[in-house]
Amino acid sequence: MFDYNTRAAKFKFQGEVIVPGDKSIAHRAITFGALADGVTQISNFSYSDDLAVTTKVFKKLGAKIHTEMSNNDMIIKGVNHRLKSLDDPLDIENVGTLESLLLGVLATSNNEYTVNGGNFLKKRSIDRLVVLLQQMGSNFQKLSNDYLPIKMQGSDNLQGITYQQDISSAQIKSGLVMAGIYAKTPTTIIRKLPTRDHTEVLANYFGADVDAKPDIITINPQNTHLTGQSLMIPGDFSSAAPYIAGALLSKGSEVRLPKVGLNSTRIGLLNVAQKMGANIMLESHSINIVEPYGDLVIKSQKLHGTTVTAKEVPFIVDEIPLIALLASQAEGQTVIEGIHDVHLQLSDRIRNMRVELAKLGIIMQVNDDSIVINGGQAIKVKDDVDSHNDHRIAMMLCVASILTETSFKIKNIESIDISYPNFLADFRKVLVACD
Ligand SMILES: O=C(O)C1=C[C@@H](OP(=O)(O)O)[C@@H](O)[C@H](O)C1
Ligand SMILES: C=C(OP(=O)(O)O)C(=O)O
Repeated sequence: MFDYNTRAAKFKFQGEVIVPGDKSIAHRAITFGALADGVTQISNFSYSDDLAVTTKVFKKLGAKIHTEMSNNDMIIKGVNHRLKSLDDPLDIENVGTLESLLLGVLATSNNEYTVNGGNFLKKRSIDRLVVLLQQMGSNFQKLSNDYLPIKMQGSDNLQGITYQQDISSAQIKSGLVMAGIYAKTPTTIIRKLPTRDHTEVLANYFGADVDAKPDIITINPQNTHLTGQSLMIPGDFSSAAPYIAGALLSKGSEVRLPKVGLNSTRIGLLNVAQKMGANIMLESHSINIVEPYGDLVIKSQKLHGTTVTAKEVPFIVDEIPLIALLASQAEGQTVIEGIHDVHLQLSDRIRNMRVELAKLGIIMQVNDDSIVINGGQAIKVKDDVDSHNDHRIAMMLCVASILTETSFKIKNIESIDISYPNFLADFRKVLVACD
């Protein structure tokens, strides 16, 4: 266990941070690169614990993957959809995004696979996606009710389905898109709400035909042949988010975040901050063929409470702990509506956020479909806190630590390595003690 002892002073942010490449896009880039025909070159690929697992899994399935650590380049020689057959189970540890992408991919192969996971994923039902893949013609043998491990035999003769989304999850949608790309007939997804669209964007970039409209997605598999591509991964907005929240909250801050991904399905935190009265500067904005990015400049500002609607929730799903912290320091009340689906997917995160913030004197009301947070709650440290091995909670607690002069420990802080192994070094680099 590594404990992060916060220093007994208030801090502000000053300077520039180059955040790691986007984890969510990188999972997809590896998946498409591994499946495609030919060579894929990925630049600005940042290793993290989760991406190491995805790389390991697709290497086992036959892709040749080489990473140039010195310059963050990854080169993949894809298998052209001829996945290697395996005797051993594939261990996806606790990588939720990989779970959905992989089940979708394996569903399209005639080989038999066993997929196992870590303690967290073994407690999260996979039934929603499994049922859809079964309807398409894939066979699953559950070894433990609705949970991992699972034994499956896919098929190269899957039939497309129509899926009316009952839950707004990018991961379930992505699993279905992967299977739909290699099915024999089109698949249609009737959306509940739009969610992050990296799978659709990259699918088309690699040569698939995925028509994504606001209400409906159609995957047309006819004549699909995925071929290797070159792409640059922008900075991870979710890794930039702790600096955005921290700089907004700590007086006298100004932080610059170059080349951060600005895909509109990811940047809900910026919209929420703007609704709370913040003015965030965008210094340049580029589209790198695949995904947009730009340089953000954040200064500390006075915030007021707001209402976050259900429609906005899929675009803030990983930033809810930071938004709760922002809301607790704003003037007036904030309500986050429509969190029912987040509860189903990330129930532990919401509960743990509430429990750990309470140890810092911040109280919120978590209902089945909403969170209510009163503003103006000064941090009063009552106990050490715990990340519960959730990297997003750990980073949010680091931000909270700079708002108080009382030191506290964050247990299980090493979970930050799941997405951003260099976070503590980067974070300390831009912290300046207040006078
Ligand atoms: O597709 C993705 O890359 C992700 C989707 C979201 O999960 P849900 O699809 O469960 O909302 C998010 O919480 C997760 O961090 C990454
Ligand atoms: C929940 C997350 O990822 P995953 O679902 O891939 O584990 C996350 O990155 O916050």
